[in-house]
Amino acid sequence: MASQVTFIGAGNMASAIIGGMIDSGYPREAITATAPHEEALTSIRERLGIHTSTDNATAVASADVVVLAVKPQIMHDVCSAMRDAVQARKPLILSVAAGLPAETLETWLGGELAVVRCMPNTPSLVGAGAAGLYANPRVSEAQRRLATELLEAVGLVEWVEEEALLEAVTAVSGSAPAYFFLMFEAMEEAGARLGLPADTARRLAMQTAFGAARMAMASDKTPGELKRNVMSPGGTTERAIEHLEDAGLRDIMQQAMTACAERAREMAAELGKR
Ligand SMILES: NC(=O)C1=CN([C@@H]2O[C@H](COP(=O)(O)OP(=O)(O)OC[C@H]3O[C@@H](n4cnc5c(N)ncnc54)[C@H](O)[C@@H]3O)[C@@H](O)[C@H]2O)C=CC1
Ligand SMILES: O=C(O)[C@@H]1CCC=N1
Repeated sequence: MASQVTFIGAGNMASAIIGGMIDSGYPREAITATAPHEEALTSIRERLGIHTSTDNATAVASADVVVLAVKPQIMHDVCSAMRDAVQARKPLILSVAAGLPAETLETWLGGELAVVRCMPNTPSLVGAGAAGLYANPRVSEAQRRLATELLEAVGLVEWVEEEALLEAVTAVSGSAPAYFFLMFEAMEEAGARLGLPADTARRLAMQTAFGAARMAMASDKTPGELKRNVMSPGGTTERAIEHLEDAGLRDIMQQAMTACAERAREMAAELGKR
């Protein structure tokens, strides 16, 4: 029988994961999502055919997995209020909240719990997410497999063996969709200055990014080799790449991603203080 999975929170991240689970054949009757008010649940219940509840404690009473999918800032209060119900059942806790350490969540929920912490990203909404996962020492092999199954329903899963590495995952994939969206904005503006209608430039840029990612994922060649294959000697790409390298693109990425990981560390310290 499928494990009973209760999502605390029914927003963007929860709906993305639930949608992916259902698409990949997970039984809807084994899924429950909660929110404080019925209005936030009507749409997800009608659209996805899952159980819903406005009572977190009752919803975790029969859960094998509790997915924490509320905003980090309210997590302390949400965990405190369902602590007794969680302790009575001891389900696997799977948190998608940015910044909150596994040990903090475990403490807020009363201690001695198997906790998987996940750093997902928004392309999960279209089944193309990339998530880093960390398991605390209480997580069993079967629970690891279950967490992998739930997150693989919306994309790629990579386990890290040290929790601090989730800060690097935040820099490489959690925050990274925004880097590419920035690149699309810049390419659209540049294409428009070169005379293309802006929406044409946008479509071409996005399709090119999609094609480059698909090609790189399907190829045995490294990104460097694929890049050189586009660069005809003395040609147009070589000129563009020279500009990007001379302008310090690699150094800029290094600095931006270091800043991102540092902010993830700061947030963990701030949010874990309660
Ligand atoms: N959206 C993103 O890009 C990413 C989000 N995350 C994490 O996912 C988590 C959820 O984020 P989103 O889904 O974007 O937020 P959201 O605002 O879309 O969803 C939050 C949900 O929590 C519900 N909620 C509020 N109080 C509640 C309570 N007391 N009990 C039960 N449910 C309650 C709300 O009704 C809403 O359904 C956050 O912790 C965030 O850090 C992580 C990585 C990326
Ligand atoms: O920007 C943030 O803090 C969150 C974490 C990863 C994506 N969004």
